[in-house]
Amino acid sequence: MNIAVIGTGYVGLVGGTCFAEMGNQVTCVDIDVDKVTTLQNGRLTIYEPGLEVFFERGIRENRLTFTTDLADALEPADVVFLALPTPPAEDGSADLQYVLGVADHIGQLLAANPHWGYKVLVDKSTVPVGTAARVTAAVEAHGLASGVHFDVVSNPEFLREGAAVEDFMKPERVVIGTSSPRAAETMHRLYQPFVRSGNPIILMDEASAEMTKYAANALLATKITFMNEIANLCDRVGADVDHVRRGIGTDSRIGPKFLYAGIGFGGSCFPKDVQALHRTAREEGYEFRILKSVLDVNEDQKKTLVPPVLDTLADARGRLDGRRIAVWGLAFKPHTDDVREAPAHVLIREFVSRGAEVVAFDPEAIETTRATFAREPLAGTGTLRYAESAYAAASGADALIVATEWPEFRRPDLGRVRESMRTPLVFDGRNVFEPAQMVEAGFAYRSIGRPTPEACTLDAETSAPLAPEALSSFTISETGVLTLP
Ligand SMILES: NC(=O)c1ccc[n+]([C@@H]2O[C@H](COP(=O)([O-])OP(=O)(O)OC[C@H]3O[C@@H](n4cnc5c(N)ncnc54)[C@H](O)[C@@H]3O)[C@@H](O)[C@H]2O)c1
Ligand SMILES: O=c1ccn([C@@H]2O[C@H](COP(=O)(O)OP(=O)(O)O[C@H]3O[C@H](CO)[C@@H](O)[C@H](O)[C@H]3O)[C@@H](O)[C@H]2O)c(=O)[nH]1
Repeated sequence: MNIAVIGTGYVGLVGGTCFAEMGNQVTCVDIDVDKVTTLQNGRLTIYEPGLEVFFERGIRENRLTFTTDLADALEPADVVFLALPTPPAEDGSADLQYVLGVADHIGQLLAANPHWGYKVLVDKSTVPVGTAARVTAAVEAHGLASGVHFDVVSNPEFLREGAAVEDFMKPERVVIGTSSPRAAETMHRLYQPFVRSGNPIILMDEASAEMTKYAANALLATKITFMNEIANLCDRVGADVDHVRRGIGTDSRIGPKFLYAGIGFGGSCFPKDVQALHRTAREEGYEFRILKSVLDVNEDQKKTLVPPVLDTLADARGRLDGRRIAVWGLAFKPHTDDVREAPAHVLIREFVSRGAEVVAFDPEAIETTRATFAREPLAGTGTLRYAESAYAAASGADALIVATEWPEFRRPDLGRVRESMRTPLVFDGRNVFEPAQMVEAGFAYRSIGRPTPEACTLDAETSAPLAPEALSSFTISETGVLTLP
């Protein structure tokens, strides 16, 4: 099949590359000239595991091309994917300017070229209920000549960043929203090779498909948030959220996934999609109360490590001047360079505003972080610099924060980390370490929703870990605040 993908970001580039890998002829379109030039030169613009091999093969075998010219891609296409941004507008609703702008342009081109034949236009972006109808109206507004046939389909995307290629190549399900049998048949043919393992292609109307995407993300965000609140309570009552997770995750009605407590969800999807669904409900006169709570709790959760850090390191005015804080992890999750809504950034802003010297390391997301803070500068008297390795970031630090659970952070040489730190204080926002192991290794340790056993204390003079026989219990107050003696 001949496919055009409009918008060559995380979804468009992964989707286009994977469609090409499956033998389709794909043209990816973007208005960002630098991005298109980079891709035309055979270089990827995002980091996504497994993408490079398919990308290089697609280009080498001439099944994958890139252009800034929409007409070039549209003319031969049987199926046209709109993989455009839908960022939050000021009121939280999804901003449809990119989607409707491109629909309008497609309408112009189809009206001027009725001989281009039947097209299936696919909303791949996450868009509110009613958008398929609005895209149809935007295309038809150009008074299409008779003989121009098109259908608009809602085909939401469920891929996760960091596992995007795997998710796209073997989706657990494909949702197709259309009332046109002809479009349904085309979409079915296109996706059949991706669901050979027997996973379903689920056909429904456009509105239900649009709602399915928001419902999925909102439920997942709610599940995480629920566990974060359970963790916050575990901290207060002395229970261990990891045990609770295993205890409930084995109930098949609950399932083991998405039950990991931490410093909140980030990314380009959950925050904006929960907000947009909340907004849609409000526009319909319905107050979707759970969603409001999810958003509020998540904002607080991103800062859950701030009070314990301040309690241990700040002066009486809450200042962190002269303190060095290492941050491991900048991406909103592992295996991606995406830093949109990353909890690490919230913490960095907070520490820098209080005068700290922050030293950060991430295996993939330093450049994207640099770009973000260049666009939206940090405020305050502190500083941020980037280290070349996790060890270099920790060296000389008064505290280490783990903000993203990259595999390489899970099994470092703990002795080396401890020796190099000024004070061996670890705040683990993703529960990557075993509390007992950290204590044994001589760290003062705090994680999310898990009690720290026999905690380590520091020698007031030298800041060195005390000998095991001198260890006295490290104080964690009722509110979960950790204090050095
Ligand atoms: N990122 C994800 O994991 C993910 C997963 C599922 C669904 N989605 C949804 O998919 C959509 C796209 O998300 P993304 O993360 O790929 O966005 P992105 O910001 O990474 O990419 C969007 C691309 O569209 C391009 N663009 C903007 N206007 C254009 C125009 N007029 N013509 C051509 N190109 C244009 C931009 O230059 C950019 O390259 C959003 O609605 C998002 O909610 C994202
Ligand atoms: O148990 C968990 C699972 C995830 N997270 C956090 O949740 C966020 C989102 O993670 P994930 O869902 O894995 O990544 P995304 O790439 O944002 O993917 C989500 O958003 C995409 C865009 O809509 C959808 O396509 C995916 O199905 C949906 O999982 C990240 O900050 C994670 O750290 C947790 O805190 N605990």
